[in-house]
Amino acid sequence: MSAEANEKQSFSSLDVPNRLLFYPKTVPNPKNTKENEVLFVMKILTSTQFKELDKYTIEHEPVSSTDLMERAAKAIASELKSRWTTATRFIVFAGPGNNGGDALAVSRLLCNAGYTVQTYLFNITGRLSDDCLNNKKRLENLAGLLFTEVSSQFSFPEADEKDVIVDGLFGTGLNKPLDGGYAGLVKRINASPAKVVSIDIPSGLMSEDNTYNNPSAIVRADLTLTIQLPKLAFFFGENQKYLGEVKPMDIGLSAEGLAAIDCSITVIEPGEVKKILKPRNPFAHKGSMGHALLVSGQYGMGGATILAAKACLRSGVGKLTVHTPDMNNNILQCSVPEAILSHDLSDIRVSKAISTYDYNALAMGPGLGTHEETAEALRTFIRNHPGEMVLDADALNILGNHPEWIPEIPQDTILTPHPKELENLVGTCTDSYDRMAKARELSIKMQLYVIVKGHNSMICTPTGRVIINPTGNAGMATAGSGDVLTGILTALLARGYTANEACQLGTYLHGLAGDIARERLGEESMIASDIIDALPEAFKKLKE
Ligand SMILES: NC(=O)C1=CN([C@@H]2O[C@H](COP(=O)(O)OP(=O)(O)OC[C@H]3O[C@@H](n4cnc5c(N)ncnc54)[C@H](OP(=O)(O)O)[C@@H]3O)[C@@H](O)[C@H]2O)[C@H](O)CC1
Ligand SMILES: [K+]
Repeated sequence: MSAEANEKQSFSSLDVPNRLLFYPKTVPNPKNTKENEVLFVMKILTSTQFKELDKYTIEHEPVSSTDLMERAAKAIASELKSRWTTATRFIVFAGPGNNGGDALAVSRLLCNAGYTVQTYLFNITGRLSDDCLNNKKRLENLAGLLFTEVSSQFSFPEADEKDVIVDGLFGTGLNKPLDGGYAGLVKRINASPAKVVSIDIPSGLMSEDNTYNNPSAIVRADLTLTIQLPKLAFFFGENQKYLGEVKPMDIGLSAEGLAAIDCSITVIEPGEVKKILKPRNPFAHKGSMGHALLVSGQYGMGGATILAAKACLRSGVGKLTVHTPDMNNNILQCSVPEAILSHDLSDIRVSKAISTYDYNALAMGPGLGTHEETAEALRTFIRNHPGEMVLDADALNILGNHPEWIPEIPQDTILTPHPKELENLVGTCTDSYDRMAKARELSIKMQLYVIVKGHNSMICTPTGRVIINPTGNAGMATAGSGDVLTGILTALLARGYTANEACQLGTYLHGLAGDIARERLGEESMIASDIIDALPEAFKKLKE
């Protein structure tokens, strides 16, 4: 094999981008306008919604379901051909449904293109979907194809690292964890030295909820060629090991049909978030750009206050007052001279609430501590401030200790828990899906915004929507990163953005600044202050 071919083959984990590729770049659909493309990257569909969109496309384009499958197969085969030369042997495993139908059509296209293809169709129950059956028929008499239909006995083919396994066993139609022979087959696939490419979704992985799945019965792909849009499960950290590189295949599902689907889960799209950012009025003065109040810091935690305060000021707030224990005076005056200080009566902790009447937004939590005196002060603040509010870190831990106070939180308040803080509020969570479900329930019940922080932070809104943030990176998993987000959100609320706008814009900017910091310094060395330093560029980038 030529050196070039070898290069095509080696997409080690190092080549795997740690962000999902949302834009179907290599297989452009001529029908897609720019506008459609924006729509295509925003919505996360459930399996049922995929079926609806499939049906809508078939009826309205119109196109036969076999031709739609052919379109999917062509996109997949062309991606495979671009990565591997005809010297490669493909071993294709096809299941009984349409995922299997895709795999059989891919087998045919690869075989016609001169590849060596060895295909196994698993027809254990004797029932194949119509399009799977159609494609099985189209394989008959195909010269050069090694085809086996498995009904009971099967021996796993010899495979080496030069071979490519195409996993078309199950896609979005999987309705329970794989077991028996299928679980055994998955184990063999995962133990094989061959590269593994999954069609649509690694077989065994549910599109959404994998809480009760069996990890050993899920294919671990090197590359997932997903039909049209990434599935919800792709956004969860614990599923990354199954996915490998993810590349969406544009098969031209109806943009109109997609627009009509009411989708409760979406991904923030740069073009959309840009629209939220309001131009600064040329006649603005500090009094018109909002006055924020940050209640923060106990003895030994002044740094959190500094980070939140700086991020708030770097996010365009007119004025910022920091209510903090007296002992924070010198350090804050020196490190954030732009902030006005309000001294608590206590030297070491926030002990009493002050009037919040003059402030457009209130933030509480960073470095606050959970002392009972502070907890009582927090409760008074919450009761007396009916308006815009951000609760983070220890404010959330206090609420976890006093769940009976949660109903007193004003509607539309933004809570920004990391997974542990969320668990203090909603109980133990088994995985990301469970976290999302429980945070969503809390948002609806208490009419709050809950931002579950992490890789792909999730914004849960009072109406039950979940908005996934695509920016950010593992370098942001560092102390103080959350304090920065609190500062950004508080500034945006004080400036007059709604809680919904602030959540989307703030989370996106926070991640974008993190991505800029990573570019400058690398994931390992970047710290929270670097995210603040990158905020001006993040704002500029968003305005471009
Ligand atoms: N999205 C689109 O518009 C397109 C998608 N395509 C491809 O189609 C699949 C989805 O196809 P579907 O037929 O709905 O489902 P699957 O192929 O994933 O699987 C259905 C069969 O699997 C059986 N099943 C389900 N779970 C199990 C299990 N745990 N063990 C064994 N068998 C299981 C199921 O049998 P039931 O009797 O339980 O119903 C079905 O036989 C999508 O992923 C894409 O790849 C189109 O090709 C293009 C358009
Ligand atoms: K699959």
